[in-house]
Amino acid sequence: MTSHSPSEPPPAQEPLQPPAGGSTSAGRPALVLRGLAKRFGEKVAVNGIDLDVPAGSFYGLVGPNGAGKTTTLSMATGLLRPDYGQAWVHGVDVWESPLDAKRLMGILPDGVRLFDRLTGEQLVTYAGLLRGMDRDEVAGRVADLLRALDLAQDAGTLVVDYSAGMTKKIALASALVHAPRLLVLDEPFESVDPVSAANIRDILATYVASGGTVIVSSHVMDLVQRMCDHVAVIASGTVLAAGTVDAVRGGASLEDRFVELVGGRNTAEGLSWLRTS
Ligand SMILES: Nc1ncnc2c1ncn2[C@@H]1O[C@H](COP(=O)(O)OP(=O)(O)OP(=O)(O)O)[C@@H](O)[C@H]1O
Repeated sequence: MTSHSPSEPPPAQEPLQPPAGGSTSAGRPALVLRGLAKRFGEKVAVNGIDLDVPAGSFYGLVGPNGAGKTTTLSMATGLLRPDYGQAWVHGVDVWESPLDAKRLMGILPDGVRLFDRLTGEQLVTYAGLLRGMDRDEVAGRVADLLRALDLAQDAGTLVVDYSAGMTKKIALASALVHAPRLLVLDEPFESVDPVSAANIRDILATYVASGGTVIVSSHVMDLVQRMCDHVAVIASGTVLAAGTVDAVRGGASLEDRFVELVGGRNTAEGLSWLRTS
């Protein structure tokens, strides 16, 4: 973990070397972040983050509101250029070789802006074709994904008319259609009903069991504790703890450990005007 004073940007760095592991991507971590930093005006959103996500892991990213999770994931996936630091996906430098890196990834960004004048079926088909897939193969996978995510009846509905949860699911289908090696999902369960959430968890667990890697940000500690094998706790743009879920929680629940690490519990004092009796 690297940290810097929130008032100062981290020092300029020499380009870092990709992590060791031979010339092929075999055996390399799925994602490596070194010294990632981003500032918006005076606000330091991410303050020098190092992270190693093992290939084949189900990795949770947790932190309070405004901790820097979305900014970190955006920089890690080629959506937002870092001020400092580097990111490698299976050994490919995300900012030096963005097309190669993006080929390896499926991304569900936060606050997805989709081509919502397409139907759900058209949108996922478009995502597959954009990845260079064969039209027949795309058609088969789109049908499979819509069925698995309980969207088959709404395949012909415009995405603009989807509910928030349906929109999340169709964006997830678009991230999955090319069977990437690494899935980066920002809040995939937000607004999603419990049955769909269970279906998504099954899909992701099967994907990880077959060698894929998932990184998921979430505020639901119980879900992360049950679903993930690794976790990183981020606050104020730095990593407070990272490792296996069992090592990070150290015998406590992840939720208790999170509160202990992050702090910030407030009492209702000062809100006496809210009492109704
Ligand atoms: N485009 C932007 N312009 C200005 N400030 C930004 C921008 N994006 C993020 N920030 C700020 O950077 C900090 C980190 O935001 P970020 O969205 O990464 O946090 P987060 O951990 O994903 O939060 P949440 O859990 O609430 O989604 C916040 O203080 C936020 O206000």
